Amino acid sequence: MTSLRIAVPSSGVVVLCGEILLALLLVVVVFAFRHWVKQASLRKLPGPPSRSILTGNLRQMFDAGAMPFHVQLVNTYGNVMGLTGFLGDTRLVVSDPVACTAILLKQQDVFEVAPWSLETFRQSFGTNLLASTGALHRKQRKLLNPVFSIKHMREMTPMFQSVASQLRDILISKTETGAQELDMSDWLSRLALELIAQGGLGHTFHSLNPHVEESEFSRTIKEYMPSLAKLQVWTPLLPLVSRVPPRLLRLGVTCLPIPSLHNLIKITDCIHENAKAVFDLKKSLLEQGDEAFIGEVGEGKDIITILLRANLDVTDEERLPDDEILAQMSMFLFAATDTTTSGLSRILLMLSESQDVQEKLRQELTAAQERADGKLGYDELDQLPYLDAVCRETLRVFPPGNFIQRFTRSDTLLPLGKPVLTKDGPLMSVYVPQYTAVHLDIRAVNCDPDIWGPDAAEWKPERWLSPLPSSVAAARVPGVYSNLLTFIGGGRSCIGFKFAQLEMKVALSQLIPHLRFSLSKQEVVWRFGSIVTPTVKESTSFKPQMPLLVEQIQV
Ligand code: HEM
Repeated sequence: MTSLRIAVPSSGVVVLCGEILLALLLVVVVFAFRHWVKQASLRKLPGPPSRSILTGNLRQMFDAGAMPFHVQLVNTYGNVMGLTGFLGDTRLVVSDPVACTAILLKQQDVFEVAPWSLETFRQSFGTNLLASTGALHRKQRKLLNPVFSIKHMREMTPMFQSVASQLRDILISKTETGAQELDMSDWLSRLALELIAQGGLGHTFHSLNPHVEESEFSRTIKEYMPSLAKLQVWTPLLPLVSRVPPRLLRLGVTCLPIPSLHNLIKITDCIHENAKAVFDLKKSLLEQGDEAFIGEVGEGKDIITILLRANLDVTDEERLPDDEILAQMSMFLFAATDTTTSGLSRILLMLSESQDVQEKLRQELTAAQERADGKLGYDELDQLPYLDAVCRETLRVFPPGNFIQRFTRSDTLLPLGKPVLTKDGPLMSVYVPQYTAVHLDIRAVNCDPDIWGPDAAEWKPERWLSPLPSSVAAARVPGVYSNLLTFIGGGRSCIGFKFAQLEMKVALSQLIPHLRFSLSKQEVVWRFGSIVTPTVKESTSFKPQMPLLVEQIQV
């Protein structure tokens, strides 16, 4: 018989560990109490009662069906309110344009991205735009901004058209025998993935090639967000390990009994290895000269090749090291796919609900395709007023991301455009202490009746065809796109907003003239999250779904 021997630590060690834990707990309690006292002014703001001592209003805020709750909050409490987070911590929720300007532009360094969010993206992909702050972020942006210029979007348009026409042909072949119910969310996500693969990386995932099996790279990218979501509760701990050397951290993590964490490491390793292979190929093509790109995916006009070229032409101080360029590649795949899929899905759903709008858009696109002999370029697409109106209106009323979150790095005074009625009376600014989570409600700003008029919450593409109310310009919303906050504004605004708009316009120009989309019997509802996603009513699956009836247009 074998005897089982367990090493029991001496009582001295146990006592020491206990004392260290107690001391740590005391530090946390003192810090939490100090913070609670400093947040006294925030607790005087209007806001809903807390639901739980432990989680406050967090469940209501982040529940998959939270959208009506957020709409009702703004209607009840206005543009500045306090909600309760963990253990009585107060979170600020704002949609006042003057406050948004302070958060995104004037006090950007105070209202930074939360440290755990930065660390999640750094650990996942390396030092990329979503993971950097301050001077490093500005340096990366400086080199990346020109890559998203209109000139480059123009050059990319034929490639976008070719990818979108593949989807058109697939849908045409699937509907040869008549109308079919198809999961358009799945098809649009394949399109978005292939567009960022070809346009961003000069690589193909074959996502729209029925004869080639989906690549490991493409499968893994899709698994990243759901795997991250499973680890959401742990992410606030990430900043604690930010200084641990990567090898040591990896060793420690592999010893932890958390299978979803091991899975996430496998996923990020796979993304890194595949991105590295594409990166090495692009670098070697660049060394061989322009001719080497002939016949390659993207033909040297993709974002990463343009970036690699630009990186050669800058001073040593401005140059990004290879690992930072590699980190941007993986991050782009993540930043560009779910957002665009959500936006495009919403447009198709709205067009399915409003057949008259779909028909009007079809007439505009068909005429434009005929004029351009089927080769609509960037400028032709840009000049189609109804297409532009449909895209803008959908991104206004239904932004793919409803909120962005910031975290104060120091105490500050947040100015307001309209007074907020606190328990101490009306105030034109709010004192926000350090370490406060601040949520900027994008949808509430985009649909503010004081800015857009009494029909602000309604989807009406026609509103963009006549001059907008003067209150729109007067509000000075700090957004990079059409007085909207959909892509936010300031130093951290969405760098890919022109890329995203082009994707949407190209996709619609290929699909709408040939296919009619209408609602199926299954009701589509939207799940609230960092990106809103469609699903069918009562579905328990996390996979986005949007069944629509698709049929060919008979000419
Ligand atoms: C409809 C589609 C899209 C929407 C609604 C959208 C929205 C946003 C928003 C709201 C942010 C700010 C996030 C924050 O600071 O917390 C952001 C950042 C970003 N987006 Fe987009 N995005 C879209 C498509 C794209 C595409 C196609 C790309 C790339 C090709 C892209 C790349 C990025 C990057 C790199 C950032 C980080 C910028 C920085 O921190 O400096 N996005 N996006």
